[in-house]
Parts: sequence; C-alpha cells; structure tokens
Amino acid sequence: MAHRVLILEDDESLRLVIAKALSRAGFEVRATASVDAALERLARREVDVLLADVLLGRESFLDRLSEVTRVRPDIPVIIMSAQTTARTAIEAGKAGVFEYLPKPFDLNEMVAVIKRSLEDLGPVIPVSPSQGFGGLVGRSPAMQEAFRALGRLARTSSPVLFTGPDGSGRAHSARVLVAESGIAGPVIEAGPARMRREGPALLETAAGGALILRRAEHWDDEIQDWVIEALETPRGDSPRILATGTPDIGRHVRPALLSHLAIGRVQLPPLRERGEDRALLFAHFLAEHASPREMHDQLRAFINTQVWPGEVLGLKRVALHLSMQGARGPLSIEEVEAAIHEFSSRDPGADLSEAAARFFGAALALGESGIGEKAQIAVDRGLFSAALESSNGVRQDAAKLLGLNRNTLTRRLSALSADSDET
Ligand SMILES: Nc1ncnc2c1ncn2[C@@H]1O[C@H](COP(=O)(O)OP(=O)(O)OP(=O)(O)O)[C@@H](O)[C@H]1O
Repeated sequence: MAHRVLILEDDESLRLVIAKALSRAGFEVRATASVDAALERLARREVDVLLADVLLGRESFLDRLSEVTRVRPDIPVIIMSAQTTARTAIEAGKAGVFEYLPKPFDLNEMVAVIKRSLEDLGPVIPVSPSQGFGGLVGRSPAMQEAFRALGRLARTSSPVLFTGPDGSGRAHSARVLVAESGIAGPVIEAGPARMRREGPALLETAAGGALILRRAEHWDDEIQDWVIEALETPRGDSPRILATGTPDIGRHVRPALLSHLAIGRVQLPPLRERGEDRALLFAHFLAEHASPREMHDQLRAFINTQVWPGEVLGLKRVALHLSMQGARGPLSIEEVEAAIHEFSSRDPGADLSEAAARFFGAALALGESGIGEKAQIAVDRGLFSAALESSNGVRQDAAKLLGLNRNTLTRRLSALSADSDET
C-alpha cells in the first residue's frame, strides 16, 4: 500500500510541482491550501505524512501546529519555509516536527526526507511474513495500518484509544504497545466493574506504569469524571492511559473524554475486513499450543471465507479446541466446520427460545396456571445473576449491562426475592 502524503501549501503552482514529484516517487498525494481542511483529513486518518508550508496567506502554520499534534500525535510533520528565521527552526524542533526543509529545496531531497520520516516513525517491518508490530499476527492492509499507528504511538506517551468489535484484539494490542514502549512500572488492567470499585486509586496503583482501561462504552458518569480529570491534569508519575471500546464509543462517552482519550487512536478492523489474516491467526493459535495438525490450502481458503462470530477470540477458541483433541495429521474442513458450529455459531437466543418452549410445554402438560409470569421470573433470575456476576455484584454496573436503571433493577430483584420467600 502506497504511503499517503498531504501537502498543505497555498501557492498553487508549487503545490502542483510537489504533488507531481511525490506521485512519481510512488506516494498517494492529497493537497490543500487550508489548515482546517488539512485537520479534517488528519482526523479522518486519510494520510500518513504531512508536508506543510509555514506561511499560508497571513496565517502561520506554526500557530496551528499544536492542533495537528493533538489530532494526530503519531504523524510525521515536515515543514517547508522560505524564512530561515530562528523562530521557524526552534519552534519546529520544539513541537516534534520531523524535519525542516528550507525553501527552495531540491525535490529529490524532499522525497528522501519523506521516506526517512516514514521509516523512522513507524512503518513496521514485519518480523515474519505473517507478523507485524510486537508479534501481532496479520498482514492485511487494514492491520498494516494498525501496526503503523502502534509503531508511532510506541514512541510517544500519549493516551491511546483502541476501537474495534468485541474480541478483535483491542486489549491484546494495548498490552503489546505497553511492552514495546518500554514502560518499566506496573501495568494494571481494569474493566468497568473494577474502575467503579477502585476509582481514581487505580492511578496510584499504576503510578509510573500503564493503565489499560477496558470497555469504555460501559463507563458510567462517575468513572468518566475521574478519567477525564486524570487525562486533563497528569502528574509526573501518572500512568500512561490506554483504553478500549467499540467503534460507536462516541455515543456512550462525553466528548471531553473522547477528545482526550483518542489523542492516539488504533482501529482494529473486524475479521471480515482482514482477508487472509483469518487463516494466519488460526495457524498461529494452533502453533501456540504446539498442535501437530496441518492446514492444507483448501482449509486455509475455507477459514478465510468464514464469518467468525466473536472475532479473533471466537476463532482462537475454535483453534484451541481443535488443538486439544489429541488427533494428528491434516485438519479437515469438516472438523473445523463442526468446531465452529459448537463454539461460535451457536445462537444463545435460539437456546433460550428452546428452553422457554420446553418450560411452557411441561407446565401446560401439568395444567399449571400463571405460566407467563413464572417464565418471566425464571428469565429474570438468570439474567440478573449473570449480570451481577459479570459486574462483581455492583448493581449500578449490572443495571447498565441490562439496559435498566438501577432503581428498576433493585425493584425487580426484591420482587424476585419476595417470590422465592413465598415458594
Ligand atoms: N493480531 C493478533 N495476534 C495474535 N493474537 C491476537 C491478535 N488479536 C487478538 N489476539 C488474541 O485474541 C484474544 C482476544 O483479544 P482481546 O482480549 O484483546 O479482545 P478485545 O475484546 O478486543 O479486548 P477487550 O478485552 O478490551 O474487550 C486475545 O487473547 C489475544 O490472544
């Protein structure tokens, strides 16, 4: 995939000359004369490098540089300027600009600088054909993009938000980023239940290290408050904050939290967008468990076309199950298909409907009355106990998981216990 360069230059003829030279050198080129338009493209992650002129009309790009680093701290910025003033050079260095090109410059030199900025700041050279940053598996263009972002973010200490569907490897990637950043202190992981229980004390526990905060879409107001405060007023030994969430995270958290958290952003694509990564991951998980099973080409093709519910985690479960079977020799498509059926394609909703039909049928056969109400109580009991268990008994969190408010949950729980007292 060609690297994408954004040219920010208000001189139209220069813009055209630069664009032509960069296209010839194999880059994908975008160009604009407006800082606002450039910021939008950066925020949409449409580019890998920014090449910007300092003087844009009456505006100085350097006055807007902090906005660029806020939106994309991971991107190399190369500035061009006819003014070789101390201010330009000093400010460029201070703000972490990759290189300063004094105008007029040689076009070949410009191409070389851009190539160097990409090498230095990020393109992750896979250590094996199937592995990318820190041993993460994948070579699809979508994962290459994620590896590049990880490579750049490993050189910063900014917060990072990992988004993707459940099971896509968000927390795993966060752990890899922490390991590759050389953070020496404690690495603490917490989901909404622990965050609620321990609150900002987690920042002390992780002081000097990193805090991986999971499933941001379930954070209540209180959690959001302390995370925003931690991000807004970091102290010397504050841990690096990394968070995970679903791609629709913006619908669940306050904009202030999102803008602080997403200073660095890594998007983990769903498996359906990762093409052949599916078979690579499958082979990786078999190997991880020293499985002697072999994968032939047809099986790889089959794995690459499957829909994997539960994403990488679902695929991992199937591979682990098969590697535990103790069988040897080539793995067949039928075996994998059966395992997928058993582990990931099972629809819990269908099981519930079947159970309800059995419950109803048995009660009818016994001539019982009030069956609907009893069925409701049975379902509530199952739902509430599962929700309370996964939120460590914290009712507020359990209510959120169930999509109820806390008072409704409390009322329905007391109704249930009154019901068990009666029976
Ligand atoms: N690219 C990858 N290479 C190797 N293993 C991976 C990769 N992506 C995910 N995994 C594995 O998949 C499993 C699921 O990943 P993870 O726990 O990060 O899921 P998540 O649901 O995205 O994150 P969270 O726990 O924050 O909700 C992990 O155990 C990890 O071993």
